[in-house]
Amino acid sequence: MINDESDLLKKIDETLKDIREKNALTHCITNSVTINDCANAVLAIGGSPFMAEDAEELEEVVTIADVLVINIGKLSKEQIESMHISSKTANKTNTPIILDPVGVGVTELRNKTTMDLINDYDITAIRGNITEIKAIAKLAGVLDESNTAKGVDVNIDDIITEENLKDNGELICELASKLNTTILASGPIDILSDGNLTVAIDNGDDMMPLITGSGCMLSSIVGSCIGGSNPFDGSLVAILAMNIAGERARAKVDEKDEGTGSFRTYLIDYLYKTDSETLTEKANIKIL
Ligand SMILES: Nc1ncnc2c1ncn2[C@@H]1O[C@H](COP(=O)(O)OP(=O)(O)O)[C@@H](O)[C@H]1O
Ligand SMILES: Cc1ncsc1CCOP(=O)(O)O
Ligand SMILES: [Mg+2]
Repeated sequence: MINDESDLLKKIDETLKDIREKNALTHCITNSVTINDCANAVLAIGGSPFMAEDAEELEEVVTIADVLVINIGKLSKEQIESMHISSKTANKTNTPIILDPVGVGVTELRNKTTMDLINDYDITAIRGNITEIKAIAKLAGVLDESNTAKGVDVNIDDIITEENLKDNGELICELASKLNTTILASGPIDILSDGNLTVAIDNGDDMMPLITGSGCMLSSIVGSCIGGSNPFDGSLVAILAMNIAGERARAKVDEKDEGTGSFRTYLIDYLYKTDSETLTEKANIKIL
């Protein structure tokens, strides 16, 4: 039973231990832009990445995997078919599915692919930037209007701030409840909800959106963390690990007068160095 923020902080140590012990085999069907970063992020947090998408091997892969991560960043007809084969098998084997709806709201193909996956399968968690989550809210009939994403990036009019936090929290909670899933909406402040408990996480660094793949990496480690624990606790540890790695990476690049290229490398370094003491100490979370 969670009464306040300290109850959530107390669970971090055990959840991280479970994640590392499980070393979840994290099957990713993802985009070729950030696929290598995702594999390294999964290894750094303590998972085991397995990128596979040819239809011929998918039933075997999903059967041995602990979790399936689907990222729609760079779709092809073959990849969409692979997403359906894998999701169908994952639901049969009770393997959790994490969906990163990259660029949903921007094209009809992304809208159709996202909503087909959501409507046809039990999706354990959805992780997207706030514009993508609002696009799904509109497609699911929870929101009347939504802004269009700037390609794969957030629309600046949607950015989560202290002022709109309550409204966004209510929307994400309602959407999670309607879709019977856990939702993690990201930005300067992130919101996590399973339809009952809704938490804002105010960590991270403004250099994170300046490298490609911070969202994709986050979704991949959400997969490994859920594969090693449960949807809410796993997602919370994943977002804290990612954002606190971002804070530490930024301090390092500033100290060394470096830029976004080094930041990308340090982000993986500090994901690898994730420890529960640092997460607990630096976590800035608020139950909404
Ligand atoms: N301005 C920001 N300040 C702090 N953290 C941020 C900022 N923008 C994004 N993040 C963090 O970067 C990661 C990726 O989020 P986001 O950029 O929203 O996803 P995407 O890359 O899918 O658009 C998340 O961990 C999020 O908390
Ligand atoms: C640039 C780009 N184009 C298609 S997928 C992709 C990567 C998106 O990564 P992220 O959402 O993590 O920034
Ligand atoms: Mg993204």
